[in-house]
Formats: sequence, structure tokens, C-alpha cells
Amino acid sequence: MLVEAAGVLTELEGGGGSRLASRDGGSIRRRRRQRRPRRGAVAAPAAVQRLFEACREVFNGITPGAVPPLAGIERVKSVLDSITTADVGLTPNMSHFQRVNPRGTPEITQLKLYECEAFSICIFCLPSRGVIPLHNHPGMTVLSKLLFGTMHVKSYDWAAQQDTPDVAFQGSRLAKVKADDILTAPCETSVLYPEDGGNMHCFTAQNACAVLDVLVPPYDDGSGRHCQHYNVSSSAFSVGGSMVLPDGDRYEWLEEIEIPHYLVGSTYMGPRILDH
Ligand SMILES: N[C@@H](CS(=O)O)C(=O)O
Ligand SMILES: [Fe+2]
Repeated sequence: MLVEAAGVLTELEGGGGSRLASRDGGSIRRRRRQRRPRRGAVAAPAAVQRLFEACREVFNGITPGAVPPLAGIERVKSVLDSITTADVGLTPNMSHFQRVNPRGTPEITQLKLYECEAFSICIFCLPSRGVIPLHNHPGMTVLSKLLFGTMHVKSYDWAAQQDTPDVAFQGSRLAKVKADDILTAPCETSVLYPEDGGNMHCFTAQNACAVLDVLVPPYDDGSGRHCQHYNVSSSAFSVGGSMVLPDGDRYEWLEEIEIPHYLVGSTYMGPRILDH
């Protein structure tokens, strides 16, 4: 360790010791020399590489539609919890977070970091006021980490028959409201499951937001994993599209809708994932 006294740099024996060598007893400012990695030292893998390797170990071989082992989900979740905006090379002032269409509607940019049959890793960039409309994740487990920004999240799961006698009405289906919250980064990674945890959700950005998603497995129309969109339909049974049942939970009627493609693909420019 180098220490500086009265302008003279003195190399202390033994590196990190707290004993300070001062020739003239003057004030001492410690200055650590930039440590060079020891020869042969290996740099820690980038955070996104650690995320990829955890996903590969935990999700490879999982039967589509099955919920991965909870210990595995917890492991990937803890890696996601540790990832910061800097780890993926994004900042809110990038063009991804300013994009609007000719009508002034904010456009959502999707950055694909990795995809295989078992899982995909993506980042969704929402400009302020950007909306990811209400959609499902059929047979999927999804981990979502808000990297920065503030966004409103509303999520649902389909009402179970035992919750209420009528789960279908004039083309609408009854869904239980699971979340209706404002999230501000940094916050915990959220997890949704095929039948629970808010398998259908929509996001409304209050300001520039970036969401890092792990989809297990990815959408795949050929395998019946089609991303279906929905509207909240007001119905004779509910006032303003929402009702509270005897179990005390809130329910709304959802109807399937078709919407034009709204994601803009762009190239991820952050640290690369090596699938070696
Ligand atoms: N799950 C959506 C994006 S999102 O909900 O962040 C998708 O993969 O298209
Ligand atoms: Fe989603």
C-alpha cells in the first residue's frame, strides 16, 4: 500500500497494514495504488453472464408448462436482484427511452440478450407513458426485474371455479386481481407462474423504465404459447369493470382482443453473453 506524507510516497511493507510510515510526522493521506490483478487472476463473470449460467443450470430440461424447482427460481431471482442498470449498459437518456410513433404514442423497445428452447432473457425499454398492454404468459414462469424507473403494474390470474359459480359471461372470463401497484426501482424481482402470481399483466411507465425479463420457456406459437392480449370488459355483474366477491378479493371480467404488434426490436449493446 502506498501512503503519502508531505508529498513523499512511501511503500509500506506488507501492503494493507494500518501502520503508517511518516518521515516527518506530517499529515498522511493514504492512496492505494490501483491493484493490478494477480497474474493468472480471472475477472469475475459479468452479471449478465452469471444470470445466463444460472438460467442454463436451473431451466435446461424443464418440461414446458411445469413450474421449475422453487430453489432454482430463488437462485435465478437472487442473481436478478443483484443486477444493476450499469451491468446492462443502459441509461434513461438513451434513444430507446425517448421513442414515440408519429402519433406521439411512446414505443416499447425489446432488446434480446439470449434465447433458447428452455428460456429467454430480454430487456423491455419503456419511455415515459409507455404501456405494455395486458397480456398473458401461457404455461410460463416469468421473472421480471425493474432496473430503473417507476411503473404501474396490474396483474391477474383466472378465477378458479370454486371462487365463483360464473367464470364466463358473454365471451368474457372472470379474473382475480393479483396486483394493482406502483413499483419504483430498486425493488425486488417479481415472479409469475402459469396459474398464479399474476400470469396476466400490464405495465404503464410513469417515467423512463427498463424491465429485465427471464421467460421460462419463451413464447412459441408452434407450441401453443401464444401471447394473448386482453381488455377489461364492464359487464352486468360488475360496476366499472370491478367487483369484490365474498372471499374479499377483487375480480374483473377480461375479454380477448387482437392488437397490432407494438414491440420495436433493437440490438442489445451491453456486455455479451457467451454460450460456451
Ligand atoms: N412479457 C412480455 C413483455 S413484459 O411483460 O415485460 C413479452 O415478453 O413480450
Ligand atoms: Fe409480460
